[in-house]
Amino acid sequence: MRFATYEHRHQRRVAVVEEDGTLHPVPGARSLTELIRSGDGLDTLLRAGAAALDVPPVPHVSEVRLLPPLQPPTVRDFVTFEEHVEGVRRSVDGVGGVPEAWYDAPTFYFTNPYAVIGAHDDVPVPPGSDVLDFELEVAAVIGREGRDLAPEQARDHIIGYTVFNDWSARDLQSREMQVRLGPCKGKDTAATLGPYLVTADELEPYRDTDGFLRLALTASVNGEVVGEDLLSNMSWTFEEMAAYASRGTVVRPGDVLGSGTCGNGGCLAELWGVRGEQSPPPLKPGDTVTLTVEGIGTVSNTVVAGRDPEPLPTARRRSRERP
Ligand SMILES: NC(=O)N[C@@H](O)C(=O)O
Repeated sequence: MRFATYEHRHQRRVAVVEEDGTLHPVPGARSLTELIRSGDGLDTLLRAGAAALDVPPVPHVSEVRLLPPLQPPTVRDFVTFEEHVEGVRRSVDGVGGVPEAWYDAPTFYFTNPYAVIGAHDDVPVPPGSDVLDFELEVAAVIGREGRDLAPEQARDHIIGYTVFNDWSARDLQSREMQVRLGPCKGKDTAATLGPYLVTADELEPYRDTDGFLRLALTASVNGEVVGEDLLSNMSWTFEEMAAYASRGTVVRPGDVLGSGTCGNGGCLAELWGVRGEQSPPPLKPGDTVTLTVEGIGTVSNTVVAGRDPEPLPTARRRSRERP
């Protein structure tokens, strides 16, 4: 089942989306995050969705503004595609190869839940950046609370999947990561989620014998395909990522776990690293990035001019007086 959150005539609603784009509003639901939280995982959500199918369909998806399907309390973004690491490291860190530590565990960083935008919203250039990039990813959404999960348990805690674009200001990111913390301002202006939350049961037919979801991924800029990969090229499954995320802590309903950028053109920086030149060039206002994930859908966002940064001082070199 596919769930959308949308705005229509200043009202926010949650609906089940049929194949032809017909929307069946879920009675009383204004937030998919709340709907997920109020139940106990996938079965409850599917029951709410089945009840919605009895509601007369209004309006059609083409007549509404799609919002991010949910407002996640936390967003973890992993880095699970080896090919992406090989290419991007050269352009962001200036060195080639995959660090040995990458193979140890599915590393992630926490990114900004306030930055989530919908499937067709504009993306402002982050203040002070001249090197904007996209990242083609799939995000799993947690449906049930869990702590110290084993991968076998984690499957019951994933309620569904959505397309994720982790917009990245490569110049800011490259500079701030030299401090050995972050990324921070390089990654916190926009993160597309959408167009829908597709429930986990819908994607089971795509699962391969190693436990990966074999979904085709495509990225294009201004209508030209720049990247193509398979989600099954991840080096950890979403269940393993959820288990790692819950280690020594908790995952809660609505939490988002990004796969990390896919390989073979899942972002421009990977191509720059491989090609040794910025081709295709960094994104600029007017460019439209379209990401399609088989079985989930398409998001398409246009870059617009952002604000100039408010001036801030550089670090003060202090005299280090003591009390
Ligand atoms: N999460 C993810 O894949 N992104 C990073 O690797 C990156 O900034 O390229």
